[in-house]
Amino acid sequence: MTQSVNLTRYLVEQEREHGVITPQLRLLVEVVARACKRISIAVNKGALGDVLGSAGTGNVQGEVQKKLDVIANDVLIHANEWGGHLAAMASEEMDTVFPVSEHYPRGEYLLLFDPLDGSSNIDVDVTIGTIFSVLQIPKNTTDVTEQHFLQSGSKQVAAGYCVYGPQTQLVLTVGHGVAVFTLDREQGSFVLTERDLQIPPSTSEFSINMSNLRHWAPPIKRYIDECLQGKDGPRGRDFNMRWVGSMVADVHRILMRGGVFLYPWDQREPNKPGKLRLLYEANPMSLLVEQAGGAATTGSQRILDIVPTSLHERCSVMLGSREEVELLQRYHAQTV
Ligand SMILES: O=P(O)(O)OC[C@H]1O[C@](O)(COP(=O)(O)O)[C@@H](O)[C@@H]1O
Ligand SMILES: [Mg+2]
Ligand SMILES: [Mg+2]
Repeated sequence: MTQSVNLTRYLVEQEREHGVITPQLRLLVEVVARACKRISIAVNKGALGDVLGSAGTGNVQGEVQKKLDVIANDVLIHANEWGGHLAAMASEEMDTVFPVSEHYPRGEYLLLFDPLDGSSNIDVDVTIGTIFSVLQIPKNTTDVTEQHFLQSGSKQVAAGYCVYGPQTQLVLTVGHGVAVFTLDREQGSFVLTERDLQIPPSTSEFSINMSNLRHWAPPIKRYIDECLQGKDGPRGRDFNMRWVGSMVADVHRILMRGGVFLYPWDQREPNKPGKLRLLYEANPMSLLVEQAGGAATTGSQRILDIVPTSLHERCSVMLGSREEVELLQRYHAQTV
């Protein structure tokens, strides 16, 4: 199914139908999409473009940066630092916020991103992606600080990701459902291929890194154990498992055919609430999942309600098909 509606036309339609998009926000989303196209080209070149392997540097989270982490970050920064629609940016790969230069006109939006999600899969040619989130601040705010970014996920005015797999797809919400665009490489444009994505409410497929089993909290152990018992256990049906190891690919599968994704708190780092980052991983994915009729929780709280206290804050993540997420919430409620 390919309708000839491109990203710009879709955004103009959303502007007309719902009035939720300003021309600046439309431009911003278009610039992010253009940057993703460039990243997609770099990803496709692989060894021929000298983009594989380690950059020899580390980020604020103490992770080794891959060359593509740095390249994707630079592409997003350079594409967005001019144009008048942004006030500042924040990224997994940058310690602090990046205010748009005072030499350029400043806008009222904040852009947050995980430039390259699934870094451990880059060198093995497995699906990776870019995740982004857009927040708003009052017009003409001077001295944008980290504090301006510390808004709950429910305040996002747009969120999405671009997945670099067998196809390059852009999945976007501007607050009225979720749309999927596929990159037409001949035309060089993102073409709308699914208008109102819906996650099936029930599923028999879960997604978790099973190697962490011994570190999980009791509600997660119980949930997964019951799934593994299949037809013979309390769930009364068999479950399948998938774990790509790129959140963007695992969540994409769940948006396309249902499922539940879990990266919960575990005992390896007991003082951290989880592995995944709230502002540029959990929040944009949670908004997409909710807009597609699914749910997203930490186990005890709706992710989109968390009020962040720092830029690189982490959180526990359980999201996807509504019935499974609700069951996980019930199991967590029973242990408190
Ligand atoms: O290797 P693990 O512990 O299973 O973690 C996998 C998770 O880590 C991540 O790769 C973290 O993202 P980055 O690659 O952006 O750091 C997620 O995409 C993925 O779900
Ligand atoms: Mg990531
Ligand atoms: Mg990353």
